[in-house]
Amino acid sequence: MQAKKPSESRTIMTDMVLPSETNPLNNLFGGELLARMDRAASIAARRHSRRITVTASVNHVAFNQSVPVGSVLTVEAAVSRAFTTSMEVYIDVWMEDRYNGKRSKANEAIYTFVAVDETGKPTEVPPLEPESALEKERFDAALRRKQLSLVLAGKMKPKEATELRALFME
Ligand SMILES: CCCCCCCCCCCCCCCC(=O)SCCNC(=O)CCNC(=O)[C@H](O)C(C)(C)COP(=O)(O)OP(=O)(O)OC[C@H]1O[C@@H](n2cnc3c(N)ncnc32)[C@H](O)[C@@H]1OP(=O)(O)O
Repeated sequence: MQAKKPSESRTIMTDMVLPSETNPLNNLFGGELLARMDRAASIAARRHSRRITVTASVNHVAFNQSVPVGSVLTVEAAVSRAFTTSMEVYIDVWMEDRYNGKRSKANEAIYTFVAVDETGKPTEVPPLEPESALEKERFDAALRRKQLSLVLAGKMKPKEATELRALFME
C-alpha cells in the first residue's frame, strides 16, 4: 500500500460554542469537546484509510483551558502514525477570543482508530510518512503510546512493551 502524508488526512472543523453546550460557569462541557474531537479525528482516519473507522481508544486528553460560551473553536486532526490496522490521530484544539480574535491552544488529545470492513473485522491501512519536525516527533512517540494504551487495556503484557519500558530505563 502506498504511504500517505499527515497533510492528506488533516481535518479542520471550526464552530462556535452555544449556550446549550456549556456548564453553569458558561464554559464548554468536556463531553461536547470530546464529541467534536471524535468527529474530526474520525474523518481524518477515514481520509487516511478510505475505510470504515471505529474509535478504539482515547489515549490522552488534557483540558488545559476552559472555553467560554461564544468562543470560536477550531479542532484540527491528522493521522500521526499508522500501524497495521490502527491509526493514531493527534488533535489540536484552538480557541479564538471573541473580543480580540487572538488564537490560543485550548486542548490536545490523542485518539486511536481502527479501520474495519463491513463485518467489523480490522483491515490493513496505508503507512504514514511524516514530513515536518512536529509530525516526525509525534510519529516517533506513537509506538510508546500504543504500547501504553494496550497495557492499560490489558491487551499487552508490560514486559512486551519494549519501547515503552526503554523510556524508563534511560
Ligand atoms: C472520507 C471523508 C468523509 C468521512 C465522513 C465520515 C464521517 C463519519 C462521522 C462519524 C462520526 C464519528 C464516528 C466515531 C466513530 C465511533 O464512535 S465508532 C463507535 C465506538 N467504537 C466502537 O464501537 C469500537 C468497538 N470495538 C471494536 O470494534 C474492536 O475492539 C476493535 C477496535 C475493532 C479492535 O478489535 P480487536 O479484536 O481488539 O482487534 P485486534 O486485531 O486485536 O486489534 C486491531 C488493532 O487495534 C489496536 N487496538 C486494539 N485495542 C486498542 C487499544 N485499547 N489501544 C490502542 N490500540 C488498540 C490493536 O493494537 C490493533 O492494531 P494494529 O497493530 O493492527 O495496528
